[in-house]
Parts: sequence; C-alpha cells; structure tokens
Amino acid sequence: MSHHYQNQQLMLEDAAVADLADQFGTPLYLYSRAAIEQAYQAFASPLKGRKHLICFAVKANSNLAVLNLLARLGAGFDIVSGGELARVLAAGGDPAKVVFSGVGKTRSEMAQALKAGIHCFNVESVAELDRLNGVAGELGLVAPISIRVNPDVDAKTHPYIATGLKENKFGIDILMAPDAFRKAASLPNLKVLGVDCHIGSQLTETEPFVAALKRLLALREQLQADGIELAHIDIGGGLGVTYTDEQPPKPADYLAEILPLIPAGLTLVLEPGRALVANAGLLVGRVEMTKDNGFKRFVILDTGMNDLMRPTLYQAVMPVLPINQAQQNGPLSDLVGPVCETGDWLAKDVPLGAEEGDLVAIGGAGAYGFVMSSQYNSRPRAAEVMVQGSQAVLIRQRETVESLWAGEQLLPEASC
Ligand SMILES: Cc1ncc(COP(=O)(O)O)c(C=O)c1O
Ligand SMILES: N[C@@H](CCCC[NH3+])C(=O)O
Repeated sequence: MSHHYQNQQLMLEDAAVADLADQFGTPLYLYSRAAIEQAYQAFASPLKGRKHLICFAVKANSNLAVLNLLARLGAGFDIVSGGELARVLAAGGDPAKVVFSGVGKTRSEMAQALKAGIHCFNVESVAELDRLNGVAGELGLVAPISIRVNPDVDAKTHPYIATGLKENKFGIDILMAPDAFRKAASLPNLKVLGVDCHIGSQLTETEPFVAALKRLLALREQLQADGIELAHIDIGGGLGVTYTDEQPPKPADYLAEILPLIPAGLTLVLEPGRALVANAGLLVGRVEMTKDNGFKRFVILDTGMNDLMRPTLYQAVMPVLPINQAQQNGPLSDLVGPVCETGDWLAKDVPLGAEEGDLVAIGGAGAYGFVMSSQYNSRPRAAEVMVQGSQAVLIRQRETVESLWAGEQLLPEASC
C-alpha cells in the first residue's frame, strides 16, 4: 500500500522509502530537494521587491549538499562557528551573505571570518566588541557589525530553545544596547551596520516576533537621534513548523505581519533554520525486535537518541510514519533505540503494529537531526541521501566502524 506524506511535504511513496532503505541501509536520513526548494520560495516570494537577505541557520542542517542547494537558490547563511563558515565556503556559499552569531567567538574565528569577508558579525556582548575591534585592527581591516539585542520577549516555546529572555545568555539587554552601539560607533575598526535579535525557536505565534521587532525599531529611532544610522534589521529565525498538530503561521502570513512595520530602505535579514528544512527530512529506521513486558510494548529500532536527540532532549513529539500503513493502528507502543539509556526513545505511546524487519520513519527530521547526532555507544552515524525527482543521491556516507577511532592512539609502551 502506498501513501504520500503530504503534511510532511515530503513526496515520497512507501515503496520509494523501502527501496532506498534497502539500497542505502538503515538508519538513514532522507531529504527532499523539492521540499527544501518549496520552503525557501515560501520565504523568498513574499520578499520580492524588498531589500532582504535570507540567511539559512547552518546549525539546523550543515550537510554540504543542503548548503549548496540553498546557496544556489540565493540564500545567505547564519553561522555560529568557524567550522560552519568553512562548510559554507566549501559548499560554494557567498561569504558576503554570511552573518556570524554566537556568544563565544574566538579570536581565530573572528580572523577567519574577517579574511573571508563576511557580511556582518552579530555581536553579543561588550567584551566581544572590544575583542573584534582588536582582531580587525591587527589585520588592518574594519569589521561590519550588528548588535544582537535581547528584547526580553517571551517566545512561548520550550525553555531550552527560548533565547530572548533576560535570564538567557544571548545578546545585550535592550536597555543597555544604546551604550553598546555608541561604544561600537566610537571604535576605529568596527562599522555599525545593523541590529539583530533571535528570540527562540519553534515559535507557533507571530505575536512575539512582532513585539520583538517593535522594540528593535524603537531602539533604531533612539540611535538615529544619536546619529547612528542602521542599514539592516535582522529578526533572526525561529518560525515553527508542524510536527504533529502545531499550527504555526505560514512564512507568507508571518511576513505579512512583519513587512509593513519595516521602514522603506532598511534591509530585512532573516535567519530561518527549521522552517526551511525540518519537513524536508525523514529519519528511517528498521525494527530489530519488539517486546511486551506486560506493562508496555516496545518497538526497538536500529536507530535512537544518538541519531535523533530532539525527543529525549526537548521531549519533542515528532511524527512516526509507518512505512506500511497496515502497521498504523497497532497497539500503543514506545518507539525506542538500542542505546543503553532510559532516555533513548523516539516516540512514546504511539499506535504502531510494526514488527521485526518493518521500516519506521520519523518525520520533521531535516532540522536538528543529523547535525545533533553522535557516535554514543560507538554507533557509526547514519548516511544522508537527497531525493530529487526519481533520483536518490548519497550526500554523506554512513560512517564506518573504523572511523569511530580515527585520530585516537594507544599510549606509548614506555608510559604504561
Ligand atoms: C541566532 C540564531 N539564528 C537562527 C536560528 C535558527 O532558528 P530556527 O531553526 O528556529 O529558525 C537560531 C537557532 O535557534 C539562532 O540561535
Ligand atoms: N536544537 C533545537 C533548536 C536549536 C535552537 C538553537 N538556537 C531543536 O531541535 O529544536
């Protein structure tokens, strides 16, 4: 039996998933090129005719093929490390469209980004202003900057992924921001370009974005009075997606609320991550065995928390998509992995008749999936495959067992 995962925007038929699982083995990350393109256009179309830059948050999915696809669609990138910058460049991304966020940029990361000629550093503290001014001075360069402001807005999301509250480590408190801007404007090796914020991830309402934006715009006016002109305003990422029954605004609806507030001439920068890739991805695993302890039925997969952390880390509810529809109405089961941790689960109490050898896919796995995976329990990480039309392209090989100890060495004999 075949069905389409329409609400996952991933137009893969059961048969195709089964063939790909046979061909590439499991666990397997599958991405849909068409779904990524569609998600990108959902942001880009409403922005036509406006000065804008869509900077994909690389942390959501840093596979080179994904970055290359987005670069070819015209995207810029939001990076948070030198490693992410190197990936963007290796994938053919344009450094002039890169913004660099993060609270702990090292001197060498700053130098790397300055030499690459990135668009802007999103500076998160006064200490960072000083450090960046120093590094730029040593290189004889001027660093373009934005100041990340913490607007103290409740994003109404999981506390681990809320970033815009006073108690969070991110950005400079909005009340202290004018002083920070004045200082930045006075430093010889910095050039103030803009202001930014990012209040959290997986937001399902527009209201917190609008509240944050209004605070940033008020700050902009205050700065204008001080003679500091901003060229752009960056409202971060954070737009949520539908995993199961969430109803986040569509990018067009979200932008319809934001765009009228932005004065003409000001460039709008966005940093979407999840909204561009989450629903373009599936994690496919195979059932190793099932067991019923009289209290609970467990479906034990060949994939688990080391491949997909979101369920256990955020108690995230992600859709379970049995590849054979006949499995769908089985007994309530916990979907668990082989890792030796009680927290190794992917879904709890889902109706699932899957038995040994059956395939199960987790939807919404295109964002914060592979990138957060680990080799815990010495498990090689999964392969990644991009589906484009009738073709499937292997975009990252499954790790080998030998690669698990690459770079390790035994103690020299004499020291034992
Ligand atoms: C600074 C910054 N920008 C963008 C993002 C992307 O967020 P999302 O994937 O929710 O769009 C994040 C992660 O939350 C972030 O920390
Ligand atoms: N990793 C998180 C989002 C990260 C947000 C980073 N600022 C998630 O899976 O939901």
